[in-house]
Amino acid sequence: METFDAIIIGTGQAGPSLAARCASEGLKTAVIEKDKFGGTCVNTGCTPTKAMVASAKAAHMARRGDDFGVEISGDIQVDMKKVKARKDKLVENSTNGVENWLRETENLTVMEGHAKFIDNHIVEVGGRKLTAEKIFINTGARPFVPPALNHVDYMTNKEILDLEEVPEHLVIIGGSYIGLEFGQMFRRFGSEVTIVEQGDRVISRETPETSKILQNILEEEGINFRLKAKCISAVQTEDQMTVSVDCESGSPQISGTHLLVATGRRPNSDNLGLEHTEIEASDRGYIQTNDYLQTTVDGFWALGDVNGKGAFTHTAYNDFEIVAANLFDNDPRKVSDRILNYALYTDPSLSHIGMYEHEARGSDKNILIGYREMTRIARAKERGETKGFIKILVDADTERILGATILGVDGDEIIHSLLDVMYADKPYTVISRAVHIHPTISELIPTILQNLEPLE
Ligand SMILES: Cc1cc2nc3c(=O)[nH]c(=O)nc-3n(C[C@H](O)[C@H](O)[C@H](O)COP(=O)(O)OP(=O)(O)OC[C@H]3O[C@@H](n4cnc5c(N)ncnc54)[C@H](O)[C@@H]3O)c2cc1C
Ligand SMILES: NC(=O)c1ccc[n+]([C@@H]2O[C@H](COP(=O)([O-])OP(=O)(O)OC[C@H]3O[C@@H](n4cnc5c(N)ncnc54)[C@H](O)[C@@H]3O)[C@@H](O)[C@H]2O)c1
Repeated sequence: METFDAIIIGTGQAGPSLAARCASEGLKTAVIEKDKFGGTCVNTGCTPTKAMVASAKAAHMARRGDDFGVEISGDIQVDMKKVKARKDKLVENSTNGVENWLRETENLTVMEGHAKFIDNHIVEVGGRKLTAEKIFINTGARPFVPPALNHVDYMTNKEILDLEEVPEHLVIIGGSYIGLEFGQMFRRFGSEVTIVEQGDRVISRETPETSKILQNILEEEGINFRLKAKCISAVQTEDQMTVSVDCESGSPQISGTHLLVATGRRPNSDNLGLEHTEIEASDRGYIQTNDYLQTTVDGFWALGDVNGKGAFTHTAYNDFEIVAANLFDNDPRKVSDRILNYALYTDPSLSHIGMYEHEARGSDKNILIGYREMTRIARAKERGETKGFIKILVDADTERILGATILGVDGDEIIHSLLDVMYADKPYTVISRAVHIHPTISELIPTILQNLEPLE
């Protein structure tokens, strides 16, 4: 038995920083990774997808050259091998960066292999048995694939990243984050794209109006949507994938050349040997934690996607900050201090913070709303990118910003000015009286806040 002070399982978005912090605090620390260092975000999530989104945007803008007076002769073609090589380089740099950082950290032992609990405080990895007083679980999540698709050659977010040719017709099951980002990307690379979604709208977390506007933007680029269509089975021939859907209208069968499954993710807790511990997980496998990310057993924490308290890189990293602040800084940070925030990287991006309009309508608060179409923002017009809107919700009584949605160019950056006022817990007048730089999209944020109206 090897004894450590701290063991970290998984090197996603929380594990590496926590491992380095534990080691620097003088704890004899071990960190274990079964696959590539850096986890989902670095290897099969944010980094590769946003690299490919950038390639897709370049193709799109090249096709739009004429709108800007730029002449490009001939068809715009995408070389997937080069797109992949660019993406692979970025991923390689990031994953190597994480691995080198960990291996060079003093007081930290890096182990490769699948970690499993064999007893409450005993972890087994590659035949080695380890124990520690503090054990941190950062094992992330993996794609959930409906069992009906098990016998066909589908891709998930992992396999699609290795394509070296542009699919002729990409059928995507799931019209949410992964489905929409890859859908627009491959449409811009030149594929025909059909997105099949069981719900009655895409990205169902949003207010219905937002889902509709985004769907329209994507349809204008030629993406086909099949809503209220639940994929129930699939068959494969040599060059064709056909999925069957349970639907009220339209064909019950959809055929394409490639199939991407983007039907959600499941936590990596089922292969951890949790049954040998008293750590509790929900029916869906999320490890139960309190506001400080402590599990139901003393000395165990769960961070990142595996705890179900967030499903983003920034929430996983914030989990590290919370655990480290409580353990080492006597600073009682907690999950409930966090304001909901995320961006969907379609183009334009869809960013959201705090409360949604449909939630505001259902609340007993006195709500003010500010709204502006991107067509009425000078910088967006100058850039030729006028799709979308900015929407801000304010509590009329407390003057606090409750939430905001920006579907529009650079919204994922701009929204932080509103988010920071929310974190500062200051009234919206702080920003409505601010002078912003011209010409920017952000300069309209004060204007929108000067023109709030009651939410009807
Ligand atoms: C296609 C895609 C795009 C995304 N884009 C974004 C985005 O733009 N912005 C954003 O905020 N989020 C995005 N996400 C979500 C983001 O990637 C995750 O929320 C984030 O990576 C979660 O980090 P984590 O620390 O929980 O775990 P992960 O990053 O999943 O890492 C967990 C690690 O634990 C390892 N592991 C698991 N079990 C064991 C075991 N038993 N023993 C040893 N090691 C183990 C795994 O191999 C993995 O390396 C995206 C996700 C996907 C799939
Ligand atoms: N920009 C980002 O931050 C970003 C990007 C990609 C992924 N992610 C993360 O990855 C996670 C997973 O994303 P996702 O899009 O796979 O999952 P999701 O859970 O957000 O959406 C899955 C979608 O698939 C649909 N669906 C499920 N089964 C179906 C079936 N049989 N037929 C038709 N439709 C079906 C659901 O109705 C839902 O709309 C998200 O939670 C997100 O946090 C984030």
